[in-house]
Amino acid sequence: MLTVRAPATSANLGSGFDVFGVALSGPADVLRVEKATRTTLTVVGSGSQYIPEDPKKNTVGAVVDELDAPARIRIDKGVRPASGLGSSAASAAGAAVALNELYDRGYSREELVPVAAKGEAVATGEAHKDNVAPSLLGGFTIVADGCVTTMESDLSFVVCLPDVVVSTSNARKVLPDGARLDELVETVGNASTLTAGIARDDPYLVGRGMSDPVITPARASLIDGYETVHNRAVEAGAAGVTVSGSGPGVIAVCPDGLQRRVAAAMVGGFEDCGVDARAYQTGVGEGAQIVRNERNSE
Ligand SMILES: Nc1ncnc2c1ncn2[C@@H]1O[C@H](COP(=O)(O)OP(=O)(O)O)[C@@H](O)[C@H]1O
Ligand SMILES: N[C@@H](CCOP(=O)(O)O)C(=O)O
Repeated sequence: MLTVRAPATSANLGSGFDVFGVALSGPADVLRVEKATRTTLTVVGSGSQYIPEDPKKNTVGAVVDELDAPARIRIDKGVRPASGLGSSAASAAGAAVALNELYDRGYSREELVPVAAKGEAVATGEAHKDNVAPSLLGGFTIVADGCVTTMESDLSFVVCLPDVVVSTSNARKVLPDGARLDELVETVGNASTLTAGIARDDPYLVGRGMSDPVITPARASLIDGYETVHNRAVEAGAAGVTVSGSGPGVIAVCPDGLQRRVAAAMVGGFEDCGVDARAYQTGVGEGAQIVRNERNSE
């Protein structure tokens, strides 16, 4: 039996739609996995009542198929589904790491990215890799043209999660079909600024790059209170604020010492709009880890 902790992630960061992602130090899914002749799933924890235990409908089932590795799997959800925190990806990444180890498949973490992305296709219909890459590799990741680049970072974030649900598949349907040239120029500029900020561990540069004129405005309209929460976070000292993944989570990058104030301001902003919310004071974290290995006692 293996126990794996796979972290939540925040994709896009405004200017990096389907490209940027960051592993968060918390929350996380915890998976207990053991070999079996046929695959069975149990799901407990945050939002587990909305997650199918049928392997064909769960992201981990696709990973089992990809690795030809049947198993008995118990998922303890720390990452609520439909949160914008890579919930479906965390389970897929955790399963990929556990099954690769249990069945001695020998894949590197980079090679597991497309494997875990098959799980994302189960959840959203599209095998986007910007959540599974950081959940597997940790740090800040750039997925472009089939290649994954990783950068370490020490930045601090607050992620505020309202008590509403936005599914990634619905949030992809509201996106426009195309963008104008000036929007493209603005997005490339912001994405470049953000990447430079990550390289320098500079929250102000990252914050300046954390917006885009096409994707974020379309998604923000699905989140009641977004404008208020955005403004409150900035007033409290956040260096940048945007929709986390496809929402409804909202992520703020924070200069040192301001996390608590920003978290309170964001929760208060949602509450003033009649929406319950909780905040995670978090930072850039590591990729999925095997936290317990009982293979030798099998
Ligand atoms: N292991 C899993 N963990 C979370 N969600 C899952 C899992 N397997 C299937 N799903 C489905 O995926 C959807 C949630 O995925 P998604 O909308 O991408 O949420 P998030 O933005 O938090 O990743 C839900 O419909 C959920 O039932
Ligand atoms: N690039 C994807 C990311 C979805 O992230 P999630 O955490 O909401 O699953 C998108 O923006 O659709």
